[in-house]
Amino acid sequence: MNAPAEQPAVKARFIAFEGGEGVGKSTQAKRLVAALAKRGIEALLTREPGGTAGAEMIRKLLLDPPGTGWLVQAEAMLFAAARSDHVAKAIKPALMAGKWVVCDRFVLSSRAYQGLAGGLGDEEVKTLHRIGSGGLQPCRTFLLEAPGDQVTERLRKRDGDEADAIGGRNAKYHADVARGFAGLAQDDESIIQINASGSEDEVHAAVMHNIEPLLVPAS
Ligand SMILES: Nc1ncnc2c1ncn2[C@@H]1O[C@H](COP(=O)(O)OP(=O)(O)OP(=O)(O)O)[C@@H](O)[C@H]1O
Ligand SMILES: Cc1cn([C@H]2C[C@H](O)[C@@H](COP(=O)(O)O)O2)c(=O)[nH]c1=O
Repeated sequence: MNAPAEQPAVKARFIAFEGGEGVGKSTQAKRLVAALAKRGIEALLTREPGGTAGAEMIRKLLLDPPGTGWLVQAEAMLFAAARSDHVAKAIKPALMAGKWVVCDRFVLSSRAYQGLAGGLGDEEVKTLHRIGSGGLQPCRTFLLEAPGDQVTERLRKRDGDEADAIGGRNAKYHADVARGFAGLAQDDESIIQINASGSEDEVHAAVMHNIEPLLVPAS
């Protein structure tokens, strides 16, 4: 039998999945990494807040906060601090080593949740990101969008009545988050809006349609 043909090296890419709670980001991030692996492309699958030991500790502080919780200013700074550690210790080293990085949430979440829905302001969040992470941006962001009642049903099946401190905020907050994401996508062509109300296979196919053009050999 012939040996499999050697795949040409492909340029390392930083991809993020974004959207509200339960739209299918983790599911699709995993499926993308598996699809890349089938093509011989190594990818780091990671998440925010998290992805390093320090950032995972900050995640606990954010999602299960002590006392009465954080004011939006402190919350935004904690997300930026977690991201700073994640970028410096996990994302940049992986990209430098020629790996793809597939991240479940990144700075667009801070812009939608803290900047817009939380009222801190988009410029303030972007400033924190510049200070913490040098303003690093994914080359493609997939913004998954699905109707609220469908997402509520998915979350009910997955989590029952459990919700973390941010996921458990009221419906208006989450509607503002969804509107915030959609508005941010209008101003940035690296953000691809994906209808996430179909089956997992349909959403994956839409993601891969947008990934294929990126599978070009590194020069
Ligand atoms: N296209 C789909 N159709 C139906 N169910 C789905 C689909 N995609 C994901 N699910 C299911 O919906 C639930 C939420 O999916 P997932 O955990 O991937 O979402 P998420 O956006 O990462 O959520 P969170 O923001 O809360 O972490 C899971 O139980 C998952 O199996
Ligand atoms: C990165 C980031 C996240 N959040 C919120 C969004 C979710 O409510 C949680 C993360 O939980 P998930 O299970 O991973 O979806 O944190 C945020 O408010 N701001 C951010 O920058």
